[in-house]
Amino acid sequence: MQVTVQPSVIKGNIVAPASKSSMQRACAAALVRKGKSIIYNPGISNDDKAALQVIEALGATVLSGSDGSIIINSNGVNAAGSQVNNGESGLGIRMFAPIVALNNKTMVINGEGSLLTRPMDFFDSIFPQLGITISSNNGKLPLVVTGPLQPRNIIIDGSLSSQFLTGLLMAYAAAGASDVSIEVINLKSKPYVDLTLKVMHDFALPVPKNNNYTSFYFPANAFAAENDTTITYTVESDWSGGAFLLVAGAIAGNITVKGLDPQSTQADKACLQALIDCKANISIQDSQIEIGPGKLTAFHFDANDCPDLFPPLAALAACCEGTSVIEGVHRLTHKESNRALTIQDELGKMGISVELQDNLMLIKGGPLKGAHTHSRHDHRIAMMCAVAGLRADGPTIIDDAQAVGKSYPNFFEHIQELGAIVATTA
Ligand SMILES: O=C(O)C1=C[C@@H](OP(=O)(O)O)[C@@H](O)[C@H](O)C1
Ligand SMILES: C=C(OP(=O)(O)O)C(=O)O
Repeated sequence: MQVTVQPSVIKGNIVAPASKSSMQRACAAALVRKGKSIIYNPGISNDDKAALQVIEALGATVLSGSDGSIIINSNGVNAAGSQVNNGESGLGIRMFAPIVALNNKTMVINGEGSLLTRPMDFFDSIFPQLGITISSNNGKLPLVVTGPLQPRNIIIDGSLSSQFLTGLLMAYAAAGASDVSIEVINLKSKPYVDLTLKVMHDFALPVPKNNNYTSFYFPANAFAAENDTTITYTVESDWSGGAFLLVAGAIAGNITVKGLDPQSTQADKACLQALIDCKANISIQDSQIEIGPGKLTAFHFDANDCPDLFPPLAALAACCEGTSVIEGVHRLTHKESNRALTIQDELGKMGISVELQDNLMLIKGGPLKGAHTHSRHDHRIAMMCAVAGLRADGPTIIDDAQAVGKSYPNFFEHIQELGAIVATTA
């Protein structure tokens, strides 16, 4: 799909989409607890759909409620077949692999697209320590695993991704971890672990004690209470997708974004600080954020723990006077694209200088040119080009724009509802 975004002034109200981080975790938690869970505001992204398919493959039943909710019944992990496919979701594979390994039969765990080239060698070193037999494709997918996972004291490296820890925490809880701890060295993306612990709490799973993100201790006999209570959970609105809407408001109009919870544990809530620092005109309320352009000036932002903010904040920086600095470039190498390079290339086509200095990205604000860009098969790069295109001097073409489906399938419709001039061709 090719999308053309014309320079536009936007206005009006929009509700942020459901968070795939919240939805996928809810699916995993609903699978590993025994009983009925009702999920409100369910996500519809490709990653969310993949998570629903995975939990069905692992024995849960998924029904649609008449009120738009999803009803999940589960008796714990009990795979009917021998394969699961996580689509293109990094969180999906890394969270579900240890959960799949709760089974004692041999399972093939696979994925698609960019996920096939993302590193999974973590499992090669950690799974054998937990009694799981594993073979991978030289540290990549597919994985072939035979469980069952036995929770043991382990030490893991958290510097590549928090997602491996998220999976282990869920799986340990499901396996009845007792007097056991997971020690973590150099954990990155810490707030994502807070979200994991919150979802575990909301689904009445045993929650380990977090010792300053260096160890997670499951006390003795902290089994999940087995009872007939139905859990209800409302998927949070997405600060990661919402950040693109907020930046669009800051550079191209006055809009109100609804649904984003300022108390959320989501990492990407931190975009508010960058928007305040660059002097966007912003009013943060409990249930909505009003935002419009100010005299935008360069900002300095640490994205080490919230790497998904690089693309929206790079578009923001392009519209600020001066050179903005975003820290955390090393966190970008293994996303859907090598995002430091794809941000540099695609904003470069639009006339913006993006310099990479070790862990720093320096973005020099300046006039944005309409250009022929490409998503690089990365949802956040497609959204970055579209948002930057609102302020360009001519049309911005985005090839492979359907990539947005990974996290925010309605993105182009939403900016159109706000008045952006958007044309789509198949
Ligand atoms: O747990 C999650 O929901 C996610 C964690 C982050 O990954 P890392 O922990 O690899 O930084 C983030 O980039 C990803 O989009 C979603
Ligand atoms: C990197 C991302 O997701 P994941 O790692 O779950 O594929 C993302 O959404 O930008």
